[in-house]
Amino acid sequence: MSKKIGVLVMSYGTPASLDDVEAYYTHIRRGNPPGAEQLKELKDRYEAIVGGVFPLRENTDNQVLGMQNMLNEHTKDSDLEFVCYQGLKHAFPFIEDGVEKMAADGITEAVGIVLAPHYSTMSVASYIKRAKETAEKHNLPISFIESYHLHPKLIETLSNRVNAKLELFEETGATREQVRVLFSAHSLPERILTMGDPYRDQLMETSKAIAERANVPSWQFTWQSAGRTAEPWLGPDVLDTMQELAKEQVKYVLVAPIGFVSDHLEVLYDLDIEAQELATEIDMRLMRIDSLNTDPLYMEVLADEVIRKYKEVHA
Ligand SMILES: CC1=C(CCC(=O)O)c2cc3nc(cc4[nH]c(cc5[nH]c(cc1n2)c(C)c5CCC(=O)O)c(CCC(=O)O)c4C)C(CCC(=O)O)=C3C
Ligand SMILES: [Fe+2]
Repeated sequence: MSKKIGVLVMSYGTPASLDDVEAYYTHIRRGNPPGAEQLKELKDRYEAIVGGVFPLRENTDNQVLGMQNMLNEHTKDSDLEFVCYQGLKHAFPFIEDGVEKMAADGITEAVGIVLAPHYSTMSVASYIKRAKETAEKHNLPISFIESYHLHPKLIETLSNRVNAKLELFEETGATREQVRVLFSAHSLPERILTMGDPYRDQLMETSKAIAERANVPSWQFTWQSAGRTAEPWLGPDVLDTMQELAKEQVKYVLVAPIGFVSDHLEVLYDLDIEAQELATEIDMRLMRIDSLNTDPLYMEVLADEVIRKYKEVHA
């Protein structure tokens, strides 16, 4: 008999349909329904990227499946079997649902991981807190991977993606030196910096590692997708950075959203629509690296991390 280990795979969550955007947004806003205008604005952004069908959740479903297959590939000669459960921060199945399902299925040991490589008190820490609290109620031992932003296979696959697009620029007549690579990630409120949060440092480390490995001559880091709240969020925003680069006569820009692992709103709207529109306006050629989605190397990163954590607990 093999031993079943539960793997709680957590992510931000995306609505299940356009009709679901209101409930989703209300959850993000801690139960306060958005105003009609705010709701319309978010719905319009989703509508612009999905065009009626709503495929975004499939990205996460496929990642979870791919990761489970990779895990069991790695452990096929052992007496371990990994079973993955989804737990989302703002959508069904919620983090609590995932943990409860594990307990109901008779799982007696679990590992948790987030589909985001960088640790922050406002993202990963809050996912872990909710999972831990629910697991405690069920007496289910669970350990967590906090970050994996320098995993060699993560750096390898992101570097490959940067290189592929730099080569595409070269094919269209630009030199590598003329292309500015912009590493980007989801902005967070500025106050994380006074909280000793490692988020920004980890993002800089990932950026540096990719730039070195992919031999990127010219790069910088920028934020994107800041929330629409009154408090200040980390900047500069990618749109402002593009305007600055236009002033410096930079004509070719490659954006590498390294804080995201899948195609969703921040990539398909904020970069592919909003930033592309600005690029057209200011006569800049903008490309972005492909998202990881079910990239086998990314699946290996996730599987490696889970197995490593399991071994660490049993050492
Ligand atoms: C750090 C971070 C990540 C990356 C790490 C991780 O993945 O965890 C991330 C990912 C995502 N954020 C997403 C969507 C949204 N985030 C919002 C708002 C917020 N994000 C925040 C942080 C993050 N968010 C924060 C501090 C807020 C303010 C409210 C709050 O404290 O939560 C809002 C509200 C409206 C708006 O402000 O635009 C939306 C719609 C989607 C799914 C998109 C899709 O469905 O395709 C994904 C993957
Ligand atoms: Fe977000």
